[in-house]
Amino acid sequence: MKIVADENIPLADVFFGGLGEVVSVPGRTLNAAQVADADVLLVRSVTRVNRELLENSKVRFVASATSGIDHVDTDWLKEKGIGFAHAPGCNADSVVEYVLSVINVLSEQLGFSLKEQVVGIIGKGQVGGRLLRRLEALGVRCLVHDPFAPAEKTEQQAELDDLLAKSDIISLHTPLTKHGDHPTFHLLNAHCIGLIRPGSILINSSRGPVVDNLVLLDRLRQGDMTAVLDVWEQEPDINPELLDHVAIGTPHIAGYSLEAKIRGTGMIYQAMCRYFGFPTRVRINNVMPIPVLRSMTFSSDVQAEEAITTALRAVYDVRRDDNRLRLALRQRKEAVPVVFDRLRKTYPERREFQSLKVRLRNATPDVKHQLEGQGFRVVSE
Ligand SMILES: NC(=O)C1=CN([C@@H]2O[C@H](COP(=O)(O)OP(=O)(O)OC[C@H]3O[C@@H](n4cnc5c(N)ncnc54)[C@H](O)[C@@H]3O)[C@@H](O)[C@H]2O)C=CC1
Ligand SMILES: O=C(O)C(=O)[C@H](O)COP(=O)(O)O
Repeated sequence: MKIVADENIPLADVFFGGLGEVVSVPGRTLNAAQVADADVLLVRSVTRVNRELLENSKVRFVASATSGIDHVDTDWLKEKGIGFAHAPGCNADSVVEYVLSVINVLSEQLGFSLKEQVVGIIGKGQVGGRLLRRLEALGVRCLVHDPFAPAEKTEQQAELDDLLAKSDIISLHTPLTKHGDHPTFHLLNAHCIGLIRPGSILINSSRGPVVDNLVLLDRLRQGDMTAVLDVWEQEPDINPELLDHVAIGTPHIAGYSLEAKIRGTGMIYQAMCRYFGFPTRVRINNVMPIPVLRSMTFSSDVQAEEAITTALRAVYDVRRDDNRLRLALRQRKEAVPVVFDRLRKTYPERREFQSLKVRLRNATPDVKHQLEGQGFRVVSE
């Protein structure tokens, strides 16, 4: 069996090597000739999977090691009887921790207390739902807008216009869709961006085109709101002027924790085994590398907020990713798309909060409870 795989799928050989010959290719430029004699195609978000790519191939199964599937023409695959799988939720914790790091950094830079903010979550799926739980564990008031998955508590549920007008922090977690009852392409258009209150923060880690980037840039030029972008229109050729106007800008890496990427590979491996009726021999937990930072100890007088900030920043600080992007673009040695894709390809190892064991010496049960609410593994000593 010939398996053509995006070269940025980590551990592709480890998972798929026992199932066939794995051929690695750059996903962004993958073309029909490269998949013509493949049986299986494994992609990430940068490969457009459609009739043009596959109509003359013998591919029987396609999998994307991602949560989003806007790059895949699933209707066409279905029509042709080609199997398809993706990895829902593989990187949800990674994106949540990106957003928590953003909020943590901005609360210090802009001088606000998170407990006094209203956070509006648009899209309550794997990412939005988990973000909601972590924020609630911190005692933060949240509003939720999702026409397909209404909030469990009525006081959280909000129409889009209301949420935009009432939230101090707005975080987008919808897929990119162009059809259906509630399409999200330019969901945040001129009307919606106009509803965001002066002083509010908009975070987009969903897909670039969910926000009309030119309208956003116009609003940011007025200097009365803050935006954070991980995803951009026209990736990888992002607008440098927009980067200059956002407080934090990163190259679509919110979901790039090592756990998330390996989970993504493992999930599509399991799906392929199910599809072809193969036994699964490789286990995700058995191939997950041990983190460099394994534990951290706090003494008895530590307060919950201080412990969470310290642990969170030790595991992930979004400013490192923002710096890498700005520095690389400022050097002007490579074109914008080359920089954007290089930073993604060479992304340094980043771990999730659950990789850190937090040791607490005589700390109160509240500190333990709050750290656990943010996903850290806590041991009381
Ligand atoms: N920046 C990054 O690295 C990553 C980005 N993503 C993006 O985030 C998106 C969300 O990820 P998940 O939570 O894992 O997906 P999901 O499919 O679990 O959740 C998406 C939610 O959005 C809701 N939704 C759909 N249309 C909506 C609309 N018009 N208004 C409000 N809500 C709407 C759905 O009902 C669903 O509950 C993905 O589709 C992907 O595009 C996902 C992972 C990593
Ligand atoms: O899972 C998704 O959806 C994402 O946005 C991925 O994190 C994107 O990563 P790549 O597939 O572009 O490497």
